[in-house]
Amino acid sequence: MGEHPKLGIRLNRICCIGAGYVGGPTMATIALKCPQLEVVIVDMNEDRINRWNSDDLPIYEPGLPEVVKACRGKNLFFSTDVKKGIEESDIIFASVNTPTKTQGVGKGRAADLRYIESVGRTIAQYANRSKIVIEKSTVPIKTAEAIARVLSANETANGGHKNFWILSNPEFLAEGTAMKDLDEPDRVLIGGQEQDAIMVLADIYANWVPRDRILMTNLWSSELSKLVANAMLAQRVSSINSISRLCERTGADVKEVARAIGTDSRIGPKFLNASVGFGGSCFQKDILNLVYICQQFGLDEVASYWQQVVDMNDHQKSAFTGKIIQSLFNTVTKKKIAILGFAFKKDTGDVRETPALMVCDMLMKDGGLVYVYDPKVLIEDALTEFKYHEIEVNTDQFIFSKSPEEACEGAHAIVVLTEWDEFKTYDYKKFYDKMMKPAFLFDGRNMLDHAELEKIGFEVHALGKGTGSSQRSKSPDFVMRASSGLLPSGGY
Ligand SMILES: NC(=O)c1ccc[n+]([C@@H]2O[C@H](COP(=O)([O-])OP(=O)(O)OC[C@H]3O[C@@H](n4cnc5c(N)ncnc54)[C@H](O)[C@@H]3O)[C@@H](O)[C@H]2O)c1
Ligand SMILES: O=c1ccn([C@@H]2O[C@H](COP(=O)(O)OP(=O)(O)O[C@H]3O[C@H](CO)[C@@H](O)[C@H](O)[C@H]3O)[C@@H](O)[C@H]2O)c(=O)[nH]1
Repeated sequence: MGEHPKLGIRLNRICCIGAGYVGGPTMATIALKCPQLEVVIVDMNEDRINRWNSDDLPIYEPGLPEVVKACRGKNLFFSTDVKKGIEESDIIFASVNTPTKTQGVGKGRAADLRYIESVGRTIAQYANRSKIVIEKSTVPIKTAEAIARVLSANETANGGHKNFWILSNPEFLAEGTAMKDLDEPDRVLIGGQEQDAIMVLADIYANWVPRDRILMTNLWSSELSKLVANAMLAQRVSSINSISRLCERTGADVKEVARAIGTDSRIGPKFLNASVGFGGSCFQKDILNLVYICQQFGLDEVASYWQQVVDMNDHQKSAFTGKIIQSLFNTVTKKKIAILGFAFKKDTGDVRETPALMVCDMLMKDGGLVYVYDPKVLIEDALTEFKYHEIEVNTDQFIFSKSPEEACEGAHAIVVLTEWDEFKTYDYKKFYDKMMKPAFLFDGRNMLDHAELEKIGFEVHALGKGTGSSQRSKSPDFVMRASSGLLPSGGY
């Protein structure tokens, strides 16, 4: 594999700028599937790179350590030397963060493009030959044009004749299932203007992805499709969450409603699990970005349509917490509350935009003593997330427990906020015996056996159904058993 006959770029090495949740797993997968390629991941964060080069990887993702171990030092390298990475590779991925702007024009909605722009400027500075530059980050539509301008303006100013082909290749992996999603993607999307450059990237993916799953579009369709995919997924969660509120008032059970509508093949069963609210670094950020773009084009009705998805999510989080406070006799002051799960979903230690943040904040503002147990989240990361949201935390009120037993002992209530599988295996009778009475359990993921918990003595509040066996919809047991295969168990 030498140079591309037409583009004149070297095909044997790729570089990825940004060693985060996307850059790390994505490039590790490429290294595994393409042993003929050398893959270098560079990042300006030295601590992160050191951890990628150690046994203590900077992110928790099932299956990732095995792949890193198999490739690192052979055809997968992690480095802080961004300059060398750019000089030695002609195929460069940009997988840097694109958070919501926290100040200035578009604050709270627009994407902060400072990191992606800095990647463009750094490539302009160090590029010694023509390069393909691939947007892996999620970006607003037309970002490729901005990167192209930065690169070409600098090239012209320096009197050079190098070419830069910009491609959009958004990533659709979900955290917790990233390695599987990368191994067997529903599709790979490549947007570009130059067929030869598109084919260079398509040929890399074709090492393991069937060609008919590699979709090619123009640049703008590709950039926009990423925002729209997330907006549509989040919309489903907000839709079912809105219905969970109605179920609570009417005696319908949201799980039964989800099953009933999900069997319609036009609707489908996935992403219909009512929850305390969606979290994660992407959904809210990308919808707000879509809202901002629509507003910029004067599409105010379209913007407010999508804004509702985020508003409903905020409502769900605060209504859930309001119910906890109300049930505990309208105050949680000085009451110990056990929080099971702080991550935004299971199988990740990521807490960015986790719904647990608002729930814990509201409980603490009401005077509650929050004891968190999460199998993977570190208290430092939780505190950083509070700080990012400018929420002050009194560490006498926010305590991380080493075990679920420690969190639950003496608590007035257990609140389940993440759907970790191990939460299903606990001996809740043991927890109950050591809790204050009445002992409450609020299941923000609808994942536990509520009838069993009620038998133990808990007052159970689930999402989207009445409280207590007497008020709950009377679904005959055989109906539940007969149809239990219709919704996917475990993940979404
Ligand atoms: N997290 C996900 O599940 C996911 C999935 C799909 C898409 N995305 C998108 O992918 C992008 C990256 O997300 P992430 O979660 O991996 O972010 P991240 O914050 O985990 O990682 C980004 C990394 O880029 C580095 N970086 C920033 N600017 C740099 C520069 N100029 N030079 C070198 N390194 C630089 C940062 O130090 C950081 O380590 C975002 O646009 C996000 O929306 C994320
Ligand atoms: O039925 C559901 C499904 C999801 N969620 C919640 O929604 C959030 C997002 O979940 P998920 O989409 O599984 O995880 P992410 O890692 O945020 O992945 C989303 O965001 C990524 C970043 O853009 C995209 O690449 C993925 O395709 C997209 O699924 C989490 O808080 C989930 O608990 C629910 O409450 N109910």
